[in-house]
Amino acid sequence: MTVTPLARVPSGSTLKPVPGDPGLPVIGNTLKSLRDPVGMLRARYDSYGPVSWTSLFGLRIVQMLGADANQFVLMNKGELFSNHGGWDFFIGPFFHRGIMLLDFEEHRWHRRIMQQAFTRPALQGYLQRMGPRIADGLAAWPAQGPIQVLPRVKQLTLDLATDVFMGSQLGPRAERINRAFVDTVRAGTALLRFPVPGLRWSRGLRGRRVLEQLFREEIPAKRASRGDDLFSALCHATTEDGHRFSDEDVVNHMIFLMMAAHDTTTITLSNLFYQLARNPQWQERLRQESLALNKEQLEHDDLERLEGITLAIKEALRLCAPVPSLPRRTVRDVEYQGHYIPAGTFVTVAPYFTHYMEEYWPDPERFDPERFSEARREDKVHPFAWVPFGGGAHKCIGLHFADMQVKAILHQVLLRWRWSVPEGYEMPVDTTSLPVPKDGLPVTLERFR
Ligand code: HEM
Repeated sequence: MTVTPLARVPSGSTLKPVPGDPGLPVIGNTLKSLRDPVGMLRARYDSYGPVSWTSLFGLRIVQMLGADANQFVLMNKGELFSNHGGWDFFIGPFFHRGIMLLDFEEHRWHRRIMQQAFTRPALQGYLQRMGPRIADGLAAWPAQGPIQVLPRVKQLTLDLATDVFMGSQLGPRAERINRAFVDTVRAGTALLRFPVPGLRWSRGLRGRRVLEQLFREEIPAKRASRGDDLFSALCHATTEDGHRFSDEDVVNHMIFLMMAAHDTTTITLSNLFYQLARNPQWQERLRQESLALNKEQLEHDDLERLEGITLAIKEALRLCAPVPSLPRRTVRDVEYQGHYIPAGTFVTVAPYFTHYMEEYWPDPERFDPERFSEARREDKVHPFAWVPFGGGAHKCIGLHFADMQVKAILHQVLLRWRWSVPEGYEMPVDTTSLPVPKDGLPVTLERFR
């Protein structure tokens, strides 16, 4: 492999160019990175160190690896990196003007308004709505026998999202809307990035149109009355200085929020099912904790009491970061660890990879929730070693919502079933978009009450 500098360093500068290589002609390292992102990044880290470039999706991308790089990029001192410039290439046509794709002052303006939908009282209201819906959803699961976790959990989180976010049941529209969400998310990693009927990109665009229509039709009713769902909250959210969202803003934010909430929690729950099936002693520990609460539906104050679940969720998020990599684009020339990265360059930081770095995590492949316990706190090794929710100005606004939803579902599942996978089963992960079990995660349920 010939090492090629990313760009010529300005004359007189003492900086070094970013080393790297383009990979294969035309496709670069795209397929390698989709098939085995951690393995590919490990190989590059070993060859080039924390900063290198390669060709992915037809772009030259600088991969900035490790906790220091996460901190540097995510904290974004001096506004060197644009979120819009990074994400727009991947998901812009499907999620344009979503808050994650806005930058700097405009982003802060939108975030201040959106924050009104995530206050503690708002979260308490969402949790109250969720409890009975979870019970309804789980009532449709078989008492025992085999199930595929991924489609079941996806259905449940989508039903919850439509109820808690939209304040309505989708009824017969559910299938079409679910398809639209799946298509918009998968389109982001399409290899052919223009509309060819039947392929990912064009299905994503069609999905976007379906969602726009769905939300647009509902806005007048939401503006006219005040419900306790998130859609209503966005329609009525007003900052102290009187700023509010336009109808277009509400549509864009709803589409982005539904996607951001639904897929990420589905992935987290699937991984918890998997890890708890392989580690039955942990499953039992969490069940005892849930039984001790002596109630089916969680209230907000219960969330902190579920210590074991809290540890297990953190560990599941470490082992499988639902958003594996965060793209940005430099808005001016950047200097990092003596390297020169010119303005206009795509860069990524990679939570998925950081979470497996032996430099931070002893025995990183092992499911070991106690590593987050007060006695050990391995995550304290670096403030940006554990970054499933990102960091800085764009840090996940829904992290408490996610924690609440995952706990509320897992708690009710633990109260009803034990579940298992065959001895030696290892879940194959499809990493061609957000990471999901390739086989849907087959487990066997056993109802015990
Ligand atoms: C386990 C579940 C979740 C994970 C792992 C997760 C992860 C992330 C990450 C890594 C980012 C930062 C992206 C970046 O910096 O480029 C992010 C942003 C965001 N997340 Fe989440 N998320 C989760 C759940 C949720 C939920 C439940 C919601 C909404 C209810 C949500 C809403 C958002 C929003 C709106 C942003 C953009 C924030 C901004 O740009 O200011 N997320 N999320």
